[in-house]
Amino acid sequence: MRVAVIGAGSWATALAVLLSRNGKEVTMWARRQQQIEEMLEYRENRSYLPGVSLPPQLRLTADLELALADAEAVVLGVPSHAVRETIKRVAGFLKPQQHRLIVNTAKGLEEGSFLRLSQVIASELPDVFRDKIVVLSGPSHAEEVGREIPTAVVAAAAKRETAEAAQDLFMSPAFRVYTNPDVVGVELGGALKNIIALCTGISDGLGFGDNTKAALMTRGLAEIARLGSSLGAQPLTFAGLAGVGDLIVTCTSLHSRNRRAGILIGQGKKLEEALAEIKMVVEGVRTCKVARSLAQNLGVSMPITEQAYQVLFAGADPREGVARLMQRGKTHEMEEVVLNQHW
Ligand SMILES: NC(=O)C1=CN([C@@H]2O[C@H](COP(=O)(O)OP(=O)(O)OC[C@H]3O[C@@H](n4cnc5c(N)ncnc54)[C@H](OP(=O)(O)O)[C@@H]3O)[C@@H](O)[C@H]2O)C=CC1
Ligand SMILES: O=C(CO)COP(=O)(O)O
Repeated sequence: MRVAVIGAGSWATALAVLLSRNGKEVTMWARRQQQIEEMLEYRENRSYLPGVSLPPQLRLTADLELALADAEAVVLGVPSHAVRETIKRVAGFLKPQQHRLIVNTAKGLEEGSFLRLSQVIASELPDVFRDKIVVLSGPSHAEEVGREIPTAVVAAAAKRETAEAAQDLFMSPAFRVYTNPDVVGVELGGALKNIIALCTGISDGLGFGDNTKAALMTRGLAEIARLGSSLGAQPLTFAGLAGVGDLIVTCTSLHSRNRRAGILIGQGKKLEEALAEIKMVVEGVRTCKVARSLAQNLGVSMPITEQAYQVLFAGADPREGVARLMQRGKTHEMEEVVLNQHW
């Protein structure tokens, strides 16, 4: 299968390298010609994925039409805020008979519309492409995928054959792909865990310990599942790779851009300073704002997300945020379950 990978950041590059090693004919598109020239010169994406060689057969271009001209699968690897403008441009070159798979790999929610990214993509494409949209998510840092470190992820699509086509495309000895019909859950798990990763980073930056991290991850998963279920996700999905799996990797890895940004904030840096230092996209920041509004609109309790919002956008002291979480009104761990039982 011929593949166009749209975007040339760390994740797009790792996936282009993976697909290329899988024997696919891959063309990777970057929006800047200068970046293409750098990658052609060094056969490496030094800005976003240093130390990973680009296979000689991987084609590189800044010409979007050329990238899509003979592709059958399109893999979108741009950040969430760029998904709508990018798919709009891509749409102009798509042909229903030729382009059989549209894979989104970004993790986030659209500001303003509250849409999941597969919904954003669907809204910009003719109906004939609806069944071809797949979401690839799960615990998968580009730095490790680029080095063929064993990784397992999920491909979710409304139609089983579509998810299986993505599974066939990406599967390799070091990259195991499971299918899942729960597009809502897989997408929300991937987007919302970034907020919690920022929080565990803040906790580490403040000098708190493993107990704090475990508490944030567990209670974070509870609020992810609460919002997710209210939006139609299957609760079990949050126990899978796109839920707890991705939460674990992002909250504990030093590869995580979200966790690293959180550490800097916990150490006293302002949000803008932390983002400037990380250089790559820190999706949890935008997602925090969107998720907080969404939760408020739906009447869903997300106390960790609320405190993250206060720290990131309202100038709250991170230490006070932790204190407010610790001293909230008393509650039960499984409130949804207990409310429906005599106990
Ligand atoms: N990195 C990872 O390990 C993983 C990331 N993801 C997800 O993948 C998505 C991309 O993340 P990641 O690769 O880390 O990001 P990076 O910060 O590494 O790269 C961002 C890339 O997107 C490009 N870009 C930025 N804005 C636009 C735009 N408006 N139009 C087109 N291209 C644009 C940048 O180009 P330029 O250099 O010109 O600014 C750059 O090539 C995120 O949603 C992330 O959550 C998912 C799994 C793993
Ligand atoms: O989603 C990811 C790993 O699965 C990447 O997380 P970061 O953006 O925090 O690096």
